[in-house]
Formats: sequence, structure tokens, C-alpha cells
Amino acid sequence: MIYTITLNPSIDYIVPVDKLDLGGLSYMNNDYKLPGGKGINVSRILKALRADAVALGFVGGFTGKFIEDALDELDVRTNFVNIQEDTRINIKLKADQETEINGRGPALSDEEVARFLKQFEEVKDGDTVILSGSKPPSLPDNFYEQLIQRATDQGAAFAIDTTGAALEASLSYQPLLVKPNIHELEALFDVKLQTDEEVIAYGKKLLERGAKHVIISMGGDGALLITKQGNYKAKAPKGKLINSVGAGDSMVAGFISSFLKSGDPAESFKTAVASGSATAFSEDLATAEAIEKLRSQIQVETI
Ligand SMILES: Nc1ncnc2c1ncn2[C@@H]1O[C@H](COP(=O)(O)OP(=O)(O)O)[C@@H](O)[C@H]1O
Ligand SMILES: O=P(O)(O)OC[C@H]1O[C@](O)(COP(=O)(O)O)[C@@H](O)[C@@H]1O
Repeated sequence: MIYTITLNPSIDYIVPVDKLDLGGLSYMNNDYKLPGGKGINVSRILKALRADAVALGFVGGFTGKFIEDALDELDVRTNFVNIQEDTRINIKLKADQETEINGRGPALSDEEVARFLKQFEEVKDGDTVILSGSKPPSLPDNFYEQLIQRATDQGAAFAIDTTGAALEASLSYQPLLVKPNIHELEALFDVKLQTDEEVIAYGKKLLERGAKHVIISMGGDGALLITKQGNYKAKAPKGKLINSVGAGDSMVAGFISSFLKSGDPAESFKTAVASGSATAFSEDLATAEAIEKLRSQIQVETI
């Protein structure tokens, strides 16, 4: 079984505006709401790719109910802990540029956290846990590390898509996959990276510190995969960018679902890039058909 963990889900409120008048009045153009949060997006793509997964995390209030109902409708398996406070709403403002305004997330009580940890006991030998996104501020800084320690003790593999200290702390536990985007990699090492060689050099540092596979995603410029066996590059296929929210999460789902079936990093990387780009070219997350169609256009080269 695959478990996706979304400690801080969100309603992603997509707000297209023809012209943004800062300080004045603008009208929305066909706004819509999606059940969001990185692990939830991963679960939705795993579902499309027919991988068995359960989404765990915390949801609360009317916003949490929206997420649970939307996922039920999509037939995505969930087992959330219901909490007192409202799940956050993240605003994705689409004018001539994309602007994101994300909530910090609700406060969690000790009892709510204890219920989540109890549930986490169901993770067992042979399972894969995918930990994604930010954590609500009330959780301790080492909460991801605590979960990784538990997952490892319980015999499960894990992948992690987060940033900063939580990402760094995860490396020595040998994640199956880490997937910073290029900006997150730059921030981690406080550098500016221009060439593929430079990106690979810094990606390799994550490998040396314990990660088994490192994907550095670069938006419309595609992605690099760094492994002990070799390094690979895939250009993103050409298409019209419609909504890049969830593109990175789609990559994680694409890689893990394919790797658990095939054990082949380069093939899994191809599915990852196809999944990310298929989402970037859709209003909502990608469908299985869109991923399959793009997959045949993607060339993975060894570099
Ligand atoms: N404009 C785009 N055109 C084509 N593919 C894209 C585009 N933006 C994102 N993607 C695809 O999605 C992947 C992840 O996107 P990226 O923006 O790097 O991740 P994140 O959402 O984590 O910031 C990219 O590697 C690429 O395959
Ligand atoms: O948990 P975080 O880091 O605040 O991110 C949450 C946001 O990330 C998303 O999962 C999108 O992530 P990506 O675009 O990186 O794939 C949104 O659904 C959500 O609003």
C-alpha cells in the first residue's frame, strides 16, 4: 500500500483575472476550487495511474468537508483525522503572472495529533509513505523526521517532497525519492544555478547525503534525475501552460507509481515528466489519458 501524507491540506482557490487592478476592483473570470495540498494531489494522480493509495492527514471545518467530499466524488481513498479548526484556503491568482497566497494552516490539538500517530501505526513492512508539503505551524519542526523514523522502524520505504531543514533531516534515512524544484535546491544551498552541470553537482549532494533518487524539476525546462547509476535529463514536452499547480506533485506520483512496478529509474522518470507536464497543460490535475499521450513524446537522455 502507498500512504500519502498531507499534514496541511488546502482548498486551492483558482482565481483567473483578466487584468489585476491592485488597490482597485477586479472581477474573477470562471474561478474554481480544487481539493489541494501536495499529498492529496499525489493521491489523485496515483488514482489516475491505478496505484493503490490512502491519503492521510488532518482536515477540519467546512473547508475540510469540501476536500473530503471532493475526494469521495473522485473515488480517492482517504482516512483523515477530523480536527476542530478549518483547513486553510490557498489562493492561486492568475493574471498576466501567477501569484500564490498560501494559508499557514490550522492549529492542531495534542489529541488530534495523537489520533494521527495512532493511525500511522497501520503503515507496515513493504508499504511506501509519501510525505509532501508544509506542516501546520503548531506541529513541532521535527514532525516529518518523527514520521520517517516510525515509517522506517515499521519497515516502510518513503519519499519526501518538502523544503529546507525538514528535507535535509530526511536524507540520512535514505528516501526513495526527493524532488526539490530548482528554486528549492538553490535556496537549500544558498546558490544560483545556471547550467545543468551545476544543478547536477548540487543534486548529487542530496544523493551523497542519502537520497536514493533525486529529481530536480525545472518547470517548462523539464527535469533532471540523479541516481548512483547515472544522471538523466528530460525536456518538457511543448504545450500550452494552463495551470502549473500540482505539476510537481504529479511528478512525484508518476515516478513512485512507475518505480514500484518496474524498479526502472529512467522509465519511471519518463512517467514523472509526462505526469508533471500533463498537469501543467490542464485546468485541474492530469488524467491518465493525457499522461499516456505525453509519455510517448518524452525522450530521456543520459547526461
Ligand atoms: N510550462 C510547462 N511546460 C511543460 N511542462 C511543465 C511546465 N511547468 C511544469 N511542467 C512539468 O511539471 C514538472 C514540475 O514542474 P515544476 O514547476 O518544476 O515543479 P513544482 O510544481 O514542484 O514547482 C516539470 O519538470 C515539467 O515536467
Ligand atoms: O503545503 P505547501 O508547501 O504550502 O503547498 C501547498 C500547495 O501546493 C500544492 O500542492 C501545489 O504544489 P506544486 O505546484 O508544487 O505541485 C497546492 O495544491 C497547494 O496549494
